[in-house]
Amino acid sequence: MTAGPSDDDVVLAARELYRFYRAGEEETLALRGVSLRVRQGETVAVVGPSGAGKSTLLACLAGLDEPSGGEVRVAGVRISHRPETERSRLRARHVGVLLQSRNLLPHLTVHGNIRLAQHALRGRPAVTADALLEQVGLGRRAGALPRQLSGGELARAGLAVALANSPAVLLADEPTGELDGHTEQLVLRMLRDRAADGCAVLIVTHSTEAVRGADRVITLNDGRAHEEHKGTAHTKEHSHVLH
Ligand SMILES: Nc1ncnc2c1ncn2[C@@H]1O[C@H](COP(=O)(O)OP(=O)(O)OP(=O)(O)O)[C@@H](O)[C@H]1O
Repeated sequence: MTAGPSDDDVVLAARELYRFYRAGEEETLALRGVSLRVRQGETVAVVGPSGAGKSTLLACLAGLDEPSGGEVRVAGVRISHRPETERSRLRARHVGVLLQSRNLLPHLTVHGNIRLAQHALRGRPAVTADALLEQVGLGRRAGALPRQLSGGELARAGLAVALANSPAVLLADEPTGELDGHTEQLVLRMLRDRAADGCAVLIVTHSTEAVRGADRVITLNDGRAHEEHKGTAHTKEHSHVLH
């Protein structure tokens, strides 16, 4: 018998992540030993109540925030515990990030935002800005500024920017929040297509549609992660309490 799937195709790996916040007298342990692995072509949904640590986890995975303990590796390279400039460089090459606050600069057009995200890549991008805009249905809004877009258009533009570097790992915080049914379907279809192309997709979501489409679901609760194996009653704990 083989020992299960090989580790070669794990492109996102977090080991024993802790994130400790201190604000005045107040201390919060937002992540308490979260470990997870996402393979090429896999879609993982992260769910959990407000304050469970979902956004903190996503920020640590993206290298936007530093965990207080533990390690994050992206495409085989450690992204945690490095200077911010190095984390940004690694993120620009390997990671697409779609945040609730959106990832668009207000003074650049939609096309300009995509080109900026591609700027950090060496050589020609695998996909052109025009092709990305067509894919998200914004071919005719390339020259618009973010403030000139509707909420649904903004979400799609944000997704185009997140995909501009053809990332190995796509991290999205509520990518379908507040979208109408049609736009939600379009965004979920694009995420599925990227996963089919080999991207590892991790989404924080409350959408039942998005959870249904995921290969695996990880529930965060009070900074601890539990993985629910879809289609089985088995539950595996992936967290360790800090003593
Ligand atoms: N910068 C910060 N300083 C202090 N505490 C913070 C900070 N950011 C988050 N927290 C705390 O860490 C915990 C986890 O927050 P986080 O935003 O990760 O939760 P969440 O699961 O994303 O919640 P929501 O679904 O409401 O967005 C919360 O208790 C929150 O108050």
